[in-house]
Amino acid sequence: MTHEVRRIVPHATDGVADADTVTWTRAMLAAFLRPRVEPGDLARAAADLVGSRLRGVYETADPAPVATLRSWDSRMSVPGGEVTVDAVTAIGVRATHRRRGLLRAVLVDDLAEAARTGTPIAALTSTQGALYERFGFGLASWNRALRLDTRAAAFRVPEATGRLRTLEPATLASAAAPVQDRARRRHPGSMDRGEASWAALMTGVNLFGGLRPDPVRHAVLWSDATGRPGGYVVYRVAQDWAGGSGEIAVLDLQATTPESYRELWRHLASLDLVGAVTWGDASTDEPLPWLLTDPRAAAPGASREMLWLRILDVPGALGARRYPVTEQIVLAVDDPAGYAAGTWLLDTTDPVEPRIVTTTAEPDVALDAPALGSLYLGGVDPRVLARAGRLEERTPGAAGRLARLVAAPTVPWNGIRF
Ligand SMILES: CC(=O)SCCNC(=O)CCNC(=O)[C@H](O)C(C)(C)COP(=O)(O)OP(=O)(O)OC[C@H]1O[C@@H](n2cnc3c(N)ncnc32)[C@H](O)[C@@H]1OP(=O)(O)O
Repeated sequence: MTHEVRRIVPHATDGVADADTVTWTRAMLAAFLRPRVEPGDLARAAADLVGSRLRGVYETADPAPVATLRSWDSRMSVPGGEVTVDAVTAIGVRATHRRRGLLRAVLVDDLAEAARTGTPIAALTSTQGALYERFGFGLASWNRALRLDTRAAAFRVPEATGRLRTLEPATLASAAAPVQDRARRRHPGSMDRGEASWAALMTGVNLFGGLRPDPVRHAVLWSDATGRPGGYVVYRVAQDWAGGSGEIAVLDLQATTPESYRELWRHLASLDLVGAVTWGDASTDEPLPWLLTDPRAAAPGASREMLWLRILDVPGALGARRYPVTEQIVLAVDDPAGYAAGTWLLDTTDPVEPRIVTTTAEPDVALDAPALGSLYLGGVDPRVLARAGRLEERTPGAAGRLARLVAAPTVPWNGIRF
């Protein structure tokens, strides 16, 4: 059977997606074992895909794809700035067609287009850990679960400051998006949220969730004494208080200042009828325990991998971020796909415009494309990669020099699964 990768540009009329997009969406959901959805609902929900790039692998006789991939351009914060990334998701292969190279076909096609159009990095989150390194992706950030025992939580600053206001689904995006845009600059790896993602955050309606509304979601905006919004939190009632003590699950919490962060947590800790607040996608360095008289009231849980990054254009990617020290270091990058391959001088003598050029000089460090993706946001120490044999120090001490160079002001964090 012959296969062909085809691209679909989704469009919608009166809120209903075109037939190709609906067929693509049905195939994608089946590959992820999602519940079947009523056709009218599916056609309306698929309209959210407008603006995305959809790819399908088609067998010539069948209108439904046997493999799917969705991507779009997203803005991702990096130390000292931000960069456009090719955000990749919804890679699914029909259960009857696995292990025949269809994931490879559809992803290779997407990466080639991203590189051709000058997008320097591709980013994804993965259902499985062993899939994407072979395509040049390196693990670059982790999230960590957090659980606050609200009955044990007393704040070191006892008095609340600022003002809280509840947000309705209709007002969430307009009130919270400017806050998220400022807050995400504080964390490398943090990504912007599209219109559909804001709506799904508040209603719970999303393709993967079977389009069922979640009526127990709430949102609160915090503003400072001057009325300037500084942070918001969206949460759901994970366990009703009828069981004795309720539990709240944070879905998103973004704060632009230490004060807004503290006051949002104070709000969560003060909710009546609630014994615990959990957050599955907190960062690995939440300040919460330091706000409390008893830090044990905030217990960290398991961490799990989040962002995988694939560098497609070395000068474009490394040139988009800033570096904390002046350095000149030569990196030999091995990349069988070719995108990042070469020997590169990274020269940060000019702190505003780092220079990244190919060179014939002897490398200080040799690494592969996934390792470069892992180092990019500053969340992985090159010395650890050297100890794992994943990075070779050709000049003594070079891994340490590289560690100081790629260090970021805060650990990478992206709270938005995609
Ligand atoms: C970014 C995201 O969307 S993550 C979501 C991934 N999708 C899912 O989990 C949905 C359910 N699973 C599936 O749809 C499929 O099994 C997929 C997408 C994971 C794999 O699709 P396939 O078409 O079978 O993969 P394909 O045959 O192209 O394999 C490509 C390579 O990955 C390897 N591979 C495929 N699946 C796995 C796996 N589960 N574990 C380890 N390696 C794997 C193959 O061996 C092959 O390696 P090679 O090229 O080095 O020899």
